[in-house]
Amino acid sequence: MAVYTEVTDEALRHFLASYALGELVAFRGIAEGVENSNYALKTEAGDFILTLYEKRVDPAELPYFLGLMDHMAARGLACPVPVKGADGEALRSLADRPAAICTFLPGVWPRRVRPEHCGPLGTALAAMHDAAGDFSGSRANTLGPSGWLPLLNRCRGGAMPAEGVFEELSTALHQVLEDWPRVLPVGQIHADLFPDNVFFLNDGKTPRVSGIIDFYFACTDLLAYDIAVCLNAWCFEADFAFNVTKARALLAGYRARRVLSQAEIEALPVLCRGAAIRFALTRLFDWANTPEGAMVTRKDPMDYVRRLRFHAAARGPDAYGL
Ligand SMILES: Nc1ncnc2c1ncn2[C@@H]1O[C@H](COP(=O)(O)OP(=O)(O)O)[C@@H](O)[C@H]1O
Ligand SMILES: N[C@@H](CCOP(=O)(O)O)C(=O)O
Repeated sequence: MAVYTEVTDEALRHFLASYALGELVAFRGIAEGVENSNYALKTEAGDFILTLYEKRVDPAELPYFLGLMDHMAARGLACPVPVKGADGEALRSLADRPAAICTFLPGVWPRRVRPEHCGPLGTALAAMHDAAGDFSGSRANTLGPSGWLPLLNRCRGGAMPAEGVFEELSTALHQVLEDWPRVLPVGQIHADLFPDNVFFLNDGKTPRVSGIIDFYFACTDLLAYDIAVCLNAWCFEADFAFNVTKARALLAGYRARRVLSQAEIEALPVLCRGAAIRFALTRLFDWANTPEGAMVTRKDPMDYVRRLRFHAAARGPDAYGL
């Protein structure tokens, strides 16, 4: 459930007066998502998404996120476009929260990932890296390697989903930090490109990507780290077996659009270990810190600890089908 902040009809009509979107036709809260409050909005001008940014988003970073989407959309990427009001501003305030309206993207995210999704996903990721290539903004990855040890330490002594998890993550993390690559191509990355953030249209033989959403973890970091996030989120089965067919398709799709350097290829195993640790850690933190009765369903950190075990056993990039 992700409607943390209720918006009254009256407040919304007043808010919409700043835009040239015509009259409000309908609006409803969207149950999916975890970070922000999202509403589907219909006005005389069409369909939109209204987002109210909640406590985990730093308002000072919103111009980066909105600017990045604007920039990539102008270069042909299918991502939400922030809608500007009559004053030229996309970011304003509603119900005491920073708020913005973005264009609505068609399609549905895959509830069950098939290998046929993974090729188009890889190509869309490379297209995103390309479209953001000349973006002038930058944002440090607060959930990147330098943030992992402090986050692990904040989990110390908290509720754990299984015995020995803290120690396992701690050992793996120290090794990852030692092995982390220093010089690889850097750019704007999505950093959370999970299946629920990629929409597909299934109108032909193969699914095609109709949109990428949720850029609120986007940051400036290693491009290949984004691939590692996708290998984690898209290429494991429900029993945590790694599906190398999906990985091969993802990597081939990516390489059809952007050249992966040898150094990036060689770094994939450590980048995958790092990405698995990153999601295990945020989930572990939420595991211990989500209050009883909260409207959000906690995600299981063990899903990513199990992925980490696969990556730790990988001998090299050929484990990923290369
Ligand atoms: N531009 C968009 N077009 C269509 N649907 C969207 C759009 N943005 C968000 N949504 C819908 O809202 C849901 C939650 O959005 P998301 O950005 O993932 O939220 P959160 O940041 O809170 O996790 C998505 O699963 C999707 O159903
Ligand atoms: N993808 C993360 C959680 C972030 O959720 P999102 O709805 O903002 O994509 C995870 O699975 O741990």
